[in-house]
Amino acid sequence: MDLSVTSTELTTDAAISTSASAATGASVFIPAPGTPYQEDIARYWDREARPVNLRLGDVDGLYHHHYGIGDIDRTALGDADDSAYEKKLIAELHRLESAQAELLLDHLGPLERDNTLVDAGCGRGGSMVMAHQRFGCEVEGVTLSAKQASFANQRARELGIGDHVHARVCDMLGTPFETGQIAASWNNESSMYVDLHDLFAEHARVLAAGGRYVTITGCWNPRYGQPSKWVSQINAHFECNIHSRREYLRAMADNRLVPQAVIDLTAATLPYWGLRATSPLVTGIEEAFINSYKDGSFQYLLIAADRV
Ligand SMILES: C[S@@+](CC[C@H](N)C(=O)[O-])C[C@H]1O[C@@H](n2cnc3c(N)ncnc32)[C@H](O)[C@@H]1O
Ligand SMILES: CC(C)=CCC/C(C)=C/COP(=O)(O)OP(=O)(O)O
Ligand SMILES: [Mg+2]
Repeated sequence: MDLSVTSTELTTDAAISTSASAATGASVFIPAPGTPYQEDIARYWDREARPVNLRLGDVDGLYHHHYGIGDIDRTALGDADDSAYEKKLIAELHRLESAQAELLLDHLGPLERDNTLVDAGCGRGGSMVMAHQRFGCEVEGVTLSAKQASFANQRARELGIGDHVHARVCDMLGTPFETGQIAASWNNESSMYVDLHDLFAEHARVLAAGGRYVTITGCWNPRYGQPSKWVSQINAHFECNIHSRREYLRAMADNRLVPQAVIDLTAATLPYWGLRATSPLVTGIEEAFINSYKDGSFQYLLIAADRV
């Protein structure tokens, strides 16, 4: 796959990026061809249009491809017999997904307005918009999907922040960003598509010394022994490769990323899954998440690390 010709956004970048982004060095960047696996993943996200993602994003224009945390606000949901219940349910699921992104951002700061941030595996860009709105920083996102990059850039333009929030089609393992120029970077549910040593080597390269890396991810629990049947089902459903908690910590240690916080969000994400399982937007993967979180084979984790 030649990523340089699949993205109109990338072509546009090449023309304007010299003045726009010295930190990214994007003007001369031509991504290497992807692997066959990456072609499959690019196709997957190019075609994705699940109502559980689009209808939630429509609530306030922040489009996420991650899950939610926090307690359900039963008062906001109201009565299940109410004709407005479905709309309220969608708003509540969306609120929990945005709360997840807010927690990730809590661990990125403090940051200065002139900092540049990197969202590795940025999806439709919801977290990037939130990061810019909170910190005022430049936010650079990478995704394998040209559709997602276009969508994210279109949303940023509509919000009037297109000069500050920008997505491109690019492998997160080989980004165009200059070495040591990025103040903070993150993976929000996107690290299960790559080798963790390669991933953290790239984050460690682009991050400034003292910079911050944050991930929220689902990982299998070494205490369970091996990936459970539920974890295998999630892998098959999304064509991904969920890593163990041990692999995360080892690959970080090997790449100058020192954890400052490791937070088990498993209990915090279960209410989201319980509510989603009762909704008309179910996709069929709910049972695997709920059962694997409950049997201890799978964990929802935030890891915040310093680049030392
Ligand atoms: C589940 S979505 C998460 C999107 C986003 N982080 C969010 O929270 O909404 C996974 C994302 O990872 C991206 N991805 C997977 N492998 C990638 C790679 N090698 N390089 C760049 N992006 C990748 C996909 O294109 C997709 O945008
Ligand atoms: C925690 C783990 C293992 C995540 C795997 C990556 C993934 C597909 C996240 C959600 O995307 P989505 O929002 O497009 O999925 P869905 O359609 O199920 O909401
Ligand atoms: Mg979703």
